Amino acid sequence: MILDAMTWILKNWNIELGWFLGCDIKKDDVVLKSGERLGAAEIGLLATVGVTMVYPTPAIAVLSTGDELVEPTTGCLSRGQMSAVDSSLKHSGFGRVYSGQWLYKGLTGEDDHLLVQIRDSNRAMLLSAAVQQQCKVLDLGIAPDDEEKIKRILDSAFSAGIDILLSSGGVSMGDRDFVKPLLEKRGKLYFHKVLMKPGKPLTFSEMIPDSPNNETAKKILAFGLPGNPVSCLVCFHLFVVPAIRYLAGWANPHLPRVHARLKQSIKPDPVRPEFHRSIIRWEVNDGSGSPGFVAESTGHQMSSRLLSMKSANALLELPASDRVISAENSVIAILISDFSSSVSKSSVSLDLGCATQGSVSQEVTADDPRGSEFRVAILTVSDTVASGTGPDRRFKLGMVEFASSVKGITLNLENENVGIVVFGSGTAIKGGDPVKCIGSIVDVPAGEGYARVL
Ligand SMILES: Nc1nc2c(c(=O)[nH]1)N[C@H]1C(S)=C(S)[C@@H](COP(=O)(O)OP(=O)(O)OC[C@H]3O[C@@H](n4cnc5c(N)ncnc54)[C@H](O)[C@@H]3O)O[C@H]1N2
Ligand code: MOO
Repeated sequence: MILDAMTWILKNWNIELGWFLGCDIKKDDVVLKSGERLGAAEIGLLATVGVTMVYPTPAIAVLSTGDELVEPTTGCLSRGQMSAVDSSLKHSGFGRVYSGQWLYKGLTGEDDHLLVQIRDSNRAMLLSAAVQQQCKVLDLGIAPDDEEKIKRILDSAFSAGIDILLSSGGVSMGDRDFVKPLLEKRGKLYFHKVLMKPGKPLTFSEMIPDSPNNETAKKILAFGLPGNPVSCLVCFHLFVVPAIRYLAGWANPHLPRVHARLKQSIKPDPVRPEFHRSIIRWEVNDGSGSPGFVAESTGHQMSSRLLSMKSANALLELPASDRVISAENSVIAILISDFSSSVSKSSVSLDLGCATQGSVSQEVTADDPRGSEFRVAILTVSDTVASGTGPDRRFKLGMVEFASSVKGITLNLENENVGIVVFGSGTAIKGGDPVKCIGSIVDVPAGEGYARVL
């Protein structure tokens, strides 16, 4: 009997295998388009079809500049005393404010200058932000305000084959701000000073390393980021992240934007468009009676106050204005990090049965095909899976339809996340798209072939 079965299997194996092979990916199927993001599933797909060459992630070098900077390991910091003469210098405009204190340097000679020390926070911050963007990093340490020394460090970075140079500090108008002149001398300066708050002195140039064959030398994107830690990180998100993504081959390198309602009123800057640090959450009622994002300010927005960046997952884009923007107004929020961890607790305590938007609960089952609309914050979409968070959590496992008519099936309904397997292309699916439960269950083909394979 067993022998009979084995004979049968061997005899039929080729036919069965032939039937099974090629059912996943047909000849000439496009499995991924250029510029699509690679997650684990996409890498698996590429391995399946034998593709091993993809865009490499950029290599980034990070340099902090400033005589006042010391390593974060420094225990005891020198804090200068302000004398009467210092005080008069302050008002003469020679000094610069260093986290609320005044530093005078190079006024009477090389030795008079170091009155205040500050731990270098920008370098650790930028290195970790670059790693989060999957970049290779090179730590260039701290450079003093000395043009020749900064130049030597930059040369060593260029010979290491970097794609992007990030420096912080030394880009405003002080007589010892050497970064901007160096970026200008060594390459093509595209801009210096941007009408934005924070980040006004941001400088960008394309640098060509000195080499015997300059024509073929790789160009380096150089960002002179402001020294103030908040300005530095805000500029990293708004300018450097899209550049990294562009170099890494992303089709759409820009940061996602959503609408969010203000939890409290905010006074914008009267002159510069402001990028106000905030924490946004998806709430069942965003204040309008419908689900949506709600934005809470991280408090005092001084550009040295790194605490205003802590936990921030969005930058509110506030146009310059003399008028206060009152609570509950809708503003644009630029997403700077994954916000699944800040989903409001009130939105996760909802019942998980399918219901129509609004107050009346209505079960949608396989027997009740009436569609109900839900809003999901779609965070990532690949050709195969959309993942969202903070949705109206009244889904049931089953088939859904996106606004673009593409269908999918809910994959997981965790407290803070929902995954949807997309049946078709995900390119038309946008963040915050309505998703409709279509009240049907999935048809799975079954028959002898399946039974045999199983
Ligand atoms: N005449 C002008 N002065 C200033 C302008 C301007 O447009 N014209 N812009 C102001 C603005 S806005 C900013 S922001 C600052 C930025 O100046 P720099 O980029 O040259 O930065 P520094 O002066 O070197 O440093 C500013 C501040 O940040 C501290 N800092 C610097 N590096 C670090 C670091 N790695 N870790 C922690 N803290 C750091 C530094 O000690 C200062 O307190 O310019 C205004 N002035
Ligand atoms: O741009 Mo500065 O960053 O306003 O402080």
